[in-house]
Amino acid sequence: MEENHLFPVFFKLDQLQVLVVGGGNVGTEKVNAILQNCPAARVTVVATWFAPELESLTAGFPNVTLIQKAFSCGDLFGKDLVIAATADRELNACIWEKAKASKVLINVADTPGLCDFYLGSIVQKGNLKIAISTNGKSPTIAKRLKEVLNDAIPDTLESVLQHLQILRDRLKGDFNDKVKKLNELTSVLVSRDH
Ligand SMILES: C[C@@]1(CC(=O)O)C2=NC(=C\c3[nH]c(c(CCC(=O)O)c3CC(=O)O)Cc3[nH]c(c(CC(=O)O)c3CCC(=O)O)/C=C3\N/C(=C\2)[C@@H](CCC(=O)O)[C@]3(C)CC(=O)O)/[C@H]1CCC(=O)O
Ligand SMILES: NC(=O)c1ccc[n+]([C@@H]2O[C@H](COP(=O)([O-])OP(=O)(O)OC[C@H]3O[C@@H](n4cnc5c(N)ncnc54)[C@H](O)[C@@H]3O)[C@@H](O)[C@H]2O)c1
Repeated sequence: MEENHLFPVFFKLDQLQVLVVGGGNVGTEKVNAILQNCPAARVTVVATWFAPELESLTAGFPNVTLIQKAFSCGDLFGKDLVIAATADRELNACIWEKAKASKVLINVADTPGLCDFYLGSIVQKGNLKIAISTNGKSPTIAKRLKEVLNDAIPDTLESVLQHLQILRDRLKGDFNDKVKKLNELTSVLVSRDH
């Protein structure tokens, strides 16, 4: 069976600088995905025009800056991640080249081969977050699985997480004892006889 070799990580986008080039449908979707996950994300969007939906979406976010101009190399300065979301493949490839030269990680929305990272479909329940990827095979299946997991995971899990954090903070002392205790306490989650 084919395997997915992507390595998932969870970025703290309030501590990083994100550049999105393109403010049309896809630029709007990507900025929306970022803000849904991290309302304090530091995002700059550079585009020759902006979809009205993007303007209204970002209106209440002082951490998001929209700059109406054509992309230029200098836009990459100080950025950690870039999403190229223009409808111009040649321009997207040119942004990719500049990003690689500047060692900035890049996602080119229309070209999986030029992506250093993919955006995932995200299940969110309080402190819990699950990222889903189909290895680029079918984002729609990723979206559907998100809906399935969202329904399957009980909202009460949040209070379990809160309690576990209190216990975890209380279980000071020997590290191995702490790990053993936490694993005992949570074994009910994987036991088949309840
Ligand atoms: C998960 C999600 C996250 C997000 O974007 O936030 C996401 N795409 C979503 C939706 C979606 N995107 C597209 C459709 C239309 C149906 C279709 O075309 O299949 C739908 C479905 C819909 O909207 O219903 C079109 C599309 N997408 C890509 C291409 C290029 C290509 O494949 O060549 C094209 C064709 C463009 C064209 O033809 O013009 C590529 C990528 N899309 C990815 C992520 C990455 C792989 C994720 C994975 O590993 O599964 C990857 C590789 C790169 C990236 O974008 O990061 C988000 C679900 C959000 C949610 O959960 O609600
Ligand atoms: N990965 C995904 O999830 C996904 C989904 C659908 C489409 N796509 C692809 O993403 C691309 C973008 O599609 P769209 O519907 O958002 O296009 P669009 O026409 O709605 O928007 C294009 C944006 O690019 C900007 N732009 C164009 N030239 C520019 C320049 N020189 N400098 C700065 N900005 C510039 C425009 O101002 C506009 O904001 C397409 O190639 C499409 O195939 C990807």
